[in-house]
Amino acid sequence: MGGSRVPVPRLEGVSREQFVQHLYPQRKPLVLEGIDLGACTSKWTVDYLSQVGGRKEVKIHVAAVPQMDFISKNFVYRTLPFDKLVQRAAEEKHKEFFISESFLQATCKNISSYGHQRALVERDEKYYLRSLGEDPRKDIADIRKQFPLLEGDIKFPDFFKEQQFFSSVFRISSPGLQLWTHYDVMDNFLIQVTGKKRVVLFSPRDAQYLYLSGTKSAVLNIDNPDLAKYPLFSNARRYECSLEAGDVLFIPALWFHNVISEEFGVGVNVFWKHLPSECYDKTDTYGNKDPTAASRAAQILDRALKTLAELPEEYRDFYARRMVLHIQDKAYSKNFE
Ligand SMILES: O=C(O)CCC(=O)C(=O)O
Ligand SMILES: [Fe+2]
Repeated sequence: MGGSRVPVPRLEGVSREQFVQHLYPQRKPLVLEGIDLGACTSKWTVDYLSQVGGRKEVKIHVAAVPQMDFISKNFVYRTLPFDKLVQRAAEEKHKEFFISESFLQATCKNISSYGHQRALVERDEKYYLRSLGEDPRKDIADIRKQFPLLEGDIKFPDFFKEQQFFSSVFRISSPGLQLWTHYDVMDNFLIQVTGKKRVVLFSPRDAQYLYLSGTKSAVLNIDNPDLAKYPLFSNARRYECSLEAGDVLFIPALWFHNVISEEFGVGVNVFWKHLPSECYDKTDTYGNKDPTAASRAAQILDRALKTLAELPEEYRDFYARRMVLHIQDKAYSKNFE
C-alpha cells in the first residue's frame, strides 16, 4: 500500500445532517463544494481587503524562497499593517524587501539549494499571514473579533455546535509559498476564499514515515524527497486536492497537511473541538498543543525510558521491545481500514 496517491473526495451540496451523520464520523479529509460562505468569495479583492480590513499590525512570516524551512529557519518574523500585507503578498514584483541581500548571501552559504541561488539573482520575497488573537499569548484568533468589518462577508459552515468552536484564522500567502507538513489537534474547515492552493495530506497512521519533530515533518520537499535521508517517506500514502475559491477542505484533527499556494490567495480556517473541552490544553492558543492526556502519557514514557536506562544495553533492548509489543497490543486501534 506504501507510496500510493489518493485524490481527496469532492462532494457538492452536502447538508448539515449528511455531514454530521455520515461523513464526519469517517474522520477522513473531504472537499466540500457549494457551501454558502457569504459574499466573501466575490468581495474579498486586494483593494477591498486593504480598505475594509484596516491597518491593524499583523505578524507575518517572510521568506526569500518559496519553501519555508523550520529546520534551517530560512524565514523571519516581521510586522506590517494588514492592508500593506495584503498588497505586498499580492504584488508580482516587490519594491521593498525585509530580507537584506547580506542575510541572503549568508544563508546561501549554508543552504546550497537551487531556490536560494535563484533568490540571489532574481530577488523575491514570500509572505505568509497566520492571524493571531488580540494578545497572541493569551487570546485565540477569531477573525470576527480582529476584523469586525469583514465579519458580515463570511459565513462559516454550520456543521458543528457553537460550543465546539475554537478559532478562526486568516491564511494569506504569496503565490508559490509552501507551508511545511504539520498536524493540528482540532478539527478544521480550511475555507479557500480566493486564489488556488494545493493541499497534500497524510493519515495520522503514517506518522511513522514522516520523520516528525514535534507537530512538524522534517521532510520539507515532499515532491522530491531526499530518500537517502528519509527512506521511510516513500511508504507514506499521499492524499491530494486542489482548492479553488469557494471550496472547503475538512481536515480531521491529527491529519498531516502540506500547503502550496498556487496563486495569491486568501483563506480562513475554522478550528473546532472534536473532544470534550476538558481534554484540551487550556494554554493552547494555536490549536496545536497535544491533548493533556497525550502530553501526560508522553512524560510518563520519558520517565520509563530513564528507568530502562538503568539496565545494561542487552537487557534494556529486550525490555524495551517487550514494552513496544505491550503498547501495540493495548493501545493501537484494531480498526484498520
Ligand atoms: O492554508 C494554509 O495556509 C495553511 C492551512 C493550515 O495549516 C490549517 O488550516 O491548519
Ligand atoms: Fe494546519
